[in-house]
Amino acid sequence: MNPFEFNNPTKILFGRGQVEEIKNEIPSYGRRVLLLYGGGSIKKNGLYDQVIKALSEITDVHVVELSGVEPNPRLTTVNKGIDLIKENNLDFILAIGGGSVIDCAKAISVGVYYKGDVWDIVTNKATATKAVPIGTILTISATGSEVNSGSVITNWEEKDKRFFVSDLTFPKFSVLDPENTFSVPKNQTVYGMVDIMSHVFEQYFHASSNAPLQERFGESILQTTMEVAPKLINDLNNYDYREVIMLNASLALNGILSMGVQTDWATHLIEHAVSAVHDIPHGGGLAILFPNWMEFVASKRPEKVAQLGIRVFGIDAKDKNDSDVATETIQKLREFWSSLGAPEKLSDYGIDSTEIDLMIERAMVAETLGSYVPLNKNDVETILRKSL
Ligand SMILES: NC(=O)c1ccc[n+]([C@@H]2O[C@H](COP(=O)([O-])OP(=O)(O)OC[C@H]3O[C@@H](n4cnc5c(N)ncnc54)[C@H](O)[C@@H]3O)[C@@H](O)[C@H]2O)c1
Repeated sequence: MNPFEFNNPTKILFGRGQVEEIKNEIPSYGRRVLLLYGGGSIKKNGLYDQVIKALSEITDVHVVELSGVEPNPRLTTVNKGIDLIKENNLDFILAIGGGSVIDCAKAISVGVYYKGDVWDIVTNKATATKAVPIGTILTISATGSEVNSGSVITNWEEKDKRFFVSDLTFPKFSVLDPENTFSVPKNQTVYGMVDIMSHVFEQYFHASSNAPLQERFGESILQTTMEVAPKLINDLNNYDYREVIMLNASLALNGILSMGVQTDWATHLIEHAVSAVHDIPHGGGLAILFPNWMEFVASKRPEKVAQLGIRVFGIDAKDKNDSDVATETIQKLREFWSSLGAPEKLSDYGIDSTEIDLMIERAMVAETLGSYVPLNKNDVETILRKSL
């Protein structure tokens, strides 16, 4: 293992009825609240009314709303949020939604105190020095943004999607009530579960040694997600299934899997480039790219893919070499995601080869991507073309 620090300060409020707790949590940080949410599913499923009721029980509370945060949240919306906070002198952000709303909240929170363009922080040209505190109410299990400090923002005008992390942007608390995910449609539920598994892969395929516990944690998350996923997609209102997936999502990206290891993240960087150029759901992009990435790295270093296959996909390795087992593993992963209804090719989203050059350019934020097998520009092109 590499030397590491671990600090995850986000308080998790998990289970039925926890939304009400916001009235006890928020006053520790502020009373002038930016209420941030997305396309309005929270008005249809009753969550909005619950939140307004809980907020109304806070003495002297003042609430300003910003709705319409896009999936793959845009810089323009971040700037709207920054303006609203400054104009109304707000001191707390309550984000209700999934990764998109929560990531948008994080960028707003640091942008308020930055004199220049917040895009400088998102692109790591500037470092955040202060942030408005955030609380979240999660409505879709996927990104783990509710328990981490990362934020992914799209600059649609420049066709660029970038991420930043800052210790300042950990949510102060996150409400995880599985009932708030009942209304997530089947396709988004599937993208979420693909995202959870992808987060494990990004950390499981690390470039360090001697991390057996982190790998076993990851394998447990994969096995649990794979056990529940087929049941959940046929029973979307099942509390037990929703709660298991919710906890899996948060534990997949709250920092425990990356303790002491140099993680990969190449596939996420390629997906960010794909969805920056052609607006597609994050989990849908990962479902297409990950098997092709795995095939590429297995041609150079098959051993970890083989380990995954034996331990998680139950492959019998008797009389087979690592490459054979790796090939079977990737086949099983493809079959599993296809069985859930995940997309298989970029062309499923109408993406063709004319967009590949810009995607490669956007993906190459460094000389090479990832660490399990560092990818150069040609490697990224190979993976993208195989994904068409
Ligand atoms: N910060 C991180 O750690 C991190 C990690 C991975 C990805 N991301 C980013 O997060 C974004 C994706 O977030 P996401 O996967 O959580 O999805 P999302 O927040 O984009 O939501 C997906 C869709 O589901 C809808 N939705 C959400 N909750 C719903 C509900 N309860 N009922 C009905 N519809 C609902 C949303 O309106 C949206 O249309 C991407 O921009 C991705 O790059 C962030």
